[in-house]
Amino acid sequence: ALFMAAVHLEYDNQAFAFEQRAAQRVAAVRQGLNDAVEVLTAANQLFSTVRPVTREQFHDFTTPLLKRHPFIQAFNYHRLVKDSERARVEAELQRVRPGTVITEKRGGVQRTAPRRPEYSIVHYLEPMAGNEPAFGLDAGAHPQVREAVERARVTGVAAASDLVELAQDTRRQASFELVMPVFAADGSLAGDTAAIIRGPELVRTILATAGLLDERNVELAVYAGSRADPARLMFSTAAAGAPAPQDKLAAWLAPGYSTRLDRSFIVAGRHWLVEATATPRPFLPDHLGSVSMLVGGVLFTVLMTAFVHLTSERARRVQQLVRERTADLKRSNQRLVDDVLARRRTERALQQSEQRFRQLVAMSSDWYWEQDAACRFTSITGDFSTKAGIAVERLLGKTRWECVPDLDQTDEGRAHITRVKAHEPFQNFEYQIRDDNGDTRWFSINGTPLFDDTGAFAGYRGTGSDITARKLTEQRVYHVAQHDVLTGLPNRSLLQDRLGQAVAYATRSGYPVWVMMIDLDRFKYVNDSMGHKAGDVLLVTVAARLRGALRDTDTVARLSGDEFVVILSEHAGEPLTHDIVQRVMESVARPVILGTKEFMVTCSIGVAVYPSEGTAADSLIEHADIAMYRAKKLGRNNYQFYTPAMNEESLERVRIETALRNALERDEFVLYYQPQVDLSSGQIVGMEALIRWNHPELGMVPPVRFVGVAEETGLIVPIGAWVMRTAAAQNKAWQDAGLGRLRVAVNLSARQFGDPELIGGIEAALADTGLDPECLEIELTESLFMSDVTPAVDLLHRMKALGVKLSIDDFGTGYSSLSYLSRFPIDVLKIDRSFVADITDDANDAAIVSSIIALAHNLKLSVIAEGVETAEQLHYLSSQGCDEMQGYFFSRPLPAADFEQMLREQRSLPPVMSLADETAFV
Ligand SMILES: Nc1nc2c(ncn2[C@@H]2O[C@@H]3COP(=O)(O)O[C@H]4[C@@H](O)[C@H](n5cnc6c(=O)[nH]c(N)nc65)O[C@@H]4COP(=O)(O)O[C@H]3[C@H]2O)c(=O)[nH]1
Repeated sequence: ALFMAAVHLEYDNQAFAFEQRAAQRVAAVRQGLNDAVEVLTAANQLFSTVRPVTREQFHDFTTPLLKRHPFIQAFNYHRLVKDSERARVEAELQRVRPGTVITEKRGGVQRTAPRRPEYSIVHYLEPMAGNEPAFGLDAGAHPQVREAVERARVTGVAAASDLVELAQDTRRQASFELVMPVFAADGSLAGDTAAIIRGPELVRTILATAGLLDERNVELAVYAGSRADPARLMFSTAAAGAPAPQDKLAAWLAPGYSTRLDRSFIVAGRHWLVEATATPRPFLPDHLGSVSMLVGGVLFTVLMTAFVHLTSERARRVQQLVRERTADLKRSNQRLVDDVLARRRTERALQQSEQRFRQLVAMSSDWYWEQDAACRFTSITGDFSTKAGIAVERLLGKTRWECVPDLDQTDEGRAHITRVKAHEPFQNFEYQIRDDNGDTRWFSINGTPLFDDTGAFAGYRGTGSDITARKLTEQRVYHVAQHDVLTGLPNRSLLQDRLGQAVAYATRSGYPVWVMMIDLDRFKYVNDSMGHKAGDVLLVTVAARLRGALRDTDTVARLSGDEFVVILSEHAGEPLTHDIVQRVMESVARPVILGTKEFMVTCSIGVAVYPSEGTAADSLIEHADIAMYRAKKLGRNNYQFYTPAMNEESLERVRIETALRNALERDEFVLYYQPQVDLSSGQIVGMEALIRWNHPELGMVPPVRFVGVAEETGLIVPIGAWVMRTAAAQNKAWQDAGLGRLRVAVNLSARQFGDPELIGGIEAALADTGLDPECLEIELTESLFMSDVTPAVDLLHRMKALGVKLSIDDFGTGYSSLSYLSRFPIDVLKIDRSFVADITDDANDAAIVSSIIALAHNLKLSVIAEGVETAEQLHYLSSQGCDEMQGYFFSRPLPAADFEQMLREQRSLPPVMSLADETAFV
């Protein structure tokens, strides 16, 4: 639209310019014509002012005019000549120019004018040169001239003729004449003045003068008439007259644009038509602006389009990008939201965790510490001061080993420091430190090294806790674990440690080590008779005495019950001598007050020496034990040094044990029977079945050599069952043989007592043999009841329920508590032969025996004394009301056949009172 508007504007401008130019040309042409009229008028004025005007005057007057107006071909004075004057006039003309006649030109041919009444001849002609043919020409013969003259005569002003063919023209030229009448003094028409004007010349001159001739933009055509009659075309530039073919583009762009201008005007009483036609011009130069605008616009549009396209493309891409980004953002946002939620959850969890942590810290006994790269404390939190009793400031800025200077005095401390300096984690490192009150505390710490992003060591972080209480407890527990609760002496465990140390020392130093096994003689009796507490007091007393009798460096340990072990190490200048052992024995043997009574307790000691022949370090205690047994065997209250020979005995134990395993199968056991005699009647009322082992190599082995081993190995259970069954069967056989309703006593070992098959076994033995249960007596030892009494009571009742009799064997040597007797379904008490042996020499033993008898009777129990060897013993027992006796005095244990023989002989004990002087029945 802008382009169109610009084009139109340009066309308007061009039209305007064209019109201006055209108007200029029209005006110029008009002016030229007017000028010509003026010139003619001036020449005509000459005739009205000068009468007559001579040829010379005419010449003089017109010559300058001709010079000034070159388009005037000639100035004529047309004189009206009557035919009558023709000859004279012609003569006059011939004077001017010989041969001149009045002529006329018709059809291009000039000839002498025919006679006619009046002629209007060219009388004066300026300039002559070049116009000679016109001289004497009858202008009146030209109708155009005639018409103009007539008009001029009427109007009184100059009139222009139509185009005329001039006489002087050899070829037709568009010339016309301007005529103006000349009146004679009388007012009659004398002729006219005429300016012969060459139309093209006129227009060209005018345009040239106005500087419009060379302009090519406008084509001009000037017609001597009001219409564009080619016959009247007076002047034309090349294309003038032919309408310029309108540019199609121009026509399309500016349909109203005119390239032609016609102007007609009247000069000299004649219509003149000037046609101006714009020269077809190339479109571009005139429309540079619009074209530039168009091109610019197009370019701009293209660019804008491109720009818009790019922009929109970019916008589209941006939009796409935005969409993608938005989607990304949404996803990111979602992730962010998720992250935020997760983070919130984490934060919440962290807060909770931190809260828990704080609560735990508050509740925990731990504190938390941190150290810098130099392992100096930078912070200790968690109420350290309260928990540890140490002001934090005391530790801050120091290393742990600066806080605990003697940390490197222990192997653990040195290892810890090395570990820390190697930046290694550590756990449960325990060390001692003095608190602000100077008390020793135990800390346990855990630590982990810290490393920064570059991997450089940055310090430590860890926890700590006060484990003083635990340490004290541990020490107590350790002490308890290593010591005997009752006496406070080292126990077996610590003994082993000390022994190891002593042996190591002995090996190192070359000095010997003595191991003493100390066993209290008859402790069991004290315990049984005086009760546990008394026994404990005795043990504590003995322990203290042992300790007092030895050096601090010696170890005194309690092994079990009344067994003590002493480790003596020899040192330079302090040789170990037998005096030490003697001293120990004497210290133990000092009287002890238990309750209100004074006791004498002796001990038996076995000593093993290291290093010595046949004594390995790990068998020192065993050897001391063997030696101690030897001492005991040798009558107690003495000591024995271990010799390899003693070991032979224990080796024999091993041999026995091996052989014992097959003895039952090989039927190597036999029962001996020792009679039990009623003291009031002297009759044999029963017998004790005593086992013997008829070993093919060892011969008849007494129970003392193998029962213990059988008990230790558990072989006593099948052996005991065999004894019971054999004894029951034997008794039944004797009864069936009419040898009396005897009672057979069978020993029951502790191991059998714990046998779940026991009751069933007794029942089966009775059932199988058919023996009346009342004729079976089961001998129990007090040791059976030493531990838990309740199950024993239960078992005794079940045994009792079978109908058998129960007796307590070796009464007085064992547990010594009489209180249980009332709870047990016991029938018989057997006084141990150790009491009986001294009954006549030892007032104590006599008292004990009499007490036992009295007690038993109080409990409605019968009493049997065993080991009765002398009449005195029997007498005393009898005097004390003892019910029965058993012993060598009456009979040794006998093989069944011998015993049967004795029964058949009906041997009996003479009345007690008469026995005073009797010798034994041996
Ligand atoms: N010095 C002396 N000794 C006398 C006298 N009268 C009897 N004796 C011995 O005293 C022991 C009595 O048996 P015990 O106290 O039950 O002591 C028994 C008993 O505890 C155990 N024993 C024997 N046979 C068996 C058995 O079949 N089973 C169980 N478990 N143990 C048995 O072996 C122990 C020893 O038995 P034995 O050697 O037969 O020794 C018997 C017997 O020979 C005497 O006047 N003077």
